[in-house]
Amino acid sequence: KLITFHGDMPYPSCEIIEKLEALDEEDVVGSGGFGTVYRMVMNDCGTFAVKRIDRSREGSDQVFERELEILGSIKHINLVNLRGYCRLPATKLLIYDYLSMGSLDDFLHEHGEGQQLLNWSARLKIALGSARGLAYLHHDCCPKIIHRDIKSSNILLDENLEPHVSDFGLAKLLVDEEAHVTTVVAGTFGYLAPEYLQSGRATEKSDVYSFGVLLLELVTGKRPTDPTFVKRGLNVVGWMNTLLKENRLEDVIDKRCADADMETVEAILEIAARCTDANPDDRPSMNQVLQLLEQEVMSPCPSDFYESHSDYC
Ligand SMILES: Nc1ncnc2c1ncn2[C@@H]1O[C@H](COP(=O)(O)OP(=O)(O)OP(=O)(O)O)[C@@H](O)[C@H]1O
Repeated sequence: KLITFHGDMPYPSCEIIEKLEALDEEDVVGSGGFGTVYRMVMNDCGTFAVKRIDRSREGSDQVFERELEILGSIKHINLVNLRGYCRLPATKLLIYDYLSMGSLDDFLHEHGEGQQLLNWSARLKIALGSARGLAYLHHDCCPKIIHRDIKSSNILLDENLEPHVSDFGLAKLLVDEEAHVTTVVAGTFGYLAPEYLQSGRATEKSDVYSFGVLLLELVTGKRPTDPTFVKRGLNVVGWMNTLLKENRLEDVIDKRCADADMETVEAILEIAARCTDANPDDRPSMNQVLQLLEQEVMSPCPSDFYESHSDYC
């Protein structure tokens, strides 16, 4: 079978194949470690993201398809929905729901004209939703899924700024363990837990570390490879600790977050510090992280949060 779908796909296969075949340079929305992502618009304007896998692990198509079956069966509001996949002789295409606002990385770091800024309440909503998606992968999926590559370009946003974690399960599926160590070190340095860097072995706790780095990115607005601290031989965790020791909380917070209140900022920094503990055993589980975020961040004023989250400009 050329195309396989998980659940409902309200388009005939012939229309999908026609659209897939017509994809070209103009439709490219981005590219990453595994291949190129295209925007595919159907006749009724329904839109999907198609990831063309350029690199893939040697292995049987059967194993690949079985794993994709599992990934496609995982449905959660905070995870990017894999609709189906298409196997062609030279390439594999994964079909995902299209997230119209692009990635968190773009929002935080691309300052192009018309780029909206994310205020503090929007960032809290993104932290919380991303934690929900990840906790679901760790604790509610069977077999559990370790993401392995949590970073801001893998958090995609919809028009309500609800976050959807993308690329889960792909690192394991597409890259063999040995090659993966070099890939991740080259590709996403800054998010990786020290023990993962050393051993190349990903665990739930290495995901928790990366999530902690993501929280710091939301607070500071800086990439984990920002020259401010890399030049001084520090990573984002070390840099933040230095500033906090000097009581310079205001230098930690992204200046673009005028609505940030110290209480929630401190609570988020505390959670991030626990997630990025050097000892993986001392890091909380994703379910605990989620609980902490819900209790400490949401409880002071949950109604305000919900009312204000949409005015992020
Ligand atoms: N479902 C989607 N909807 C909308 N845009 C998407 C979707 N998936 C990916 N993109 C866009 O394509 C870009 C590239 O995605 P891709 O997952 O290939 O690479 P990456 O996440 O940047 O890097 P890596 O492959 O190392 O994880 C993303 O940054 C995003 O802007």
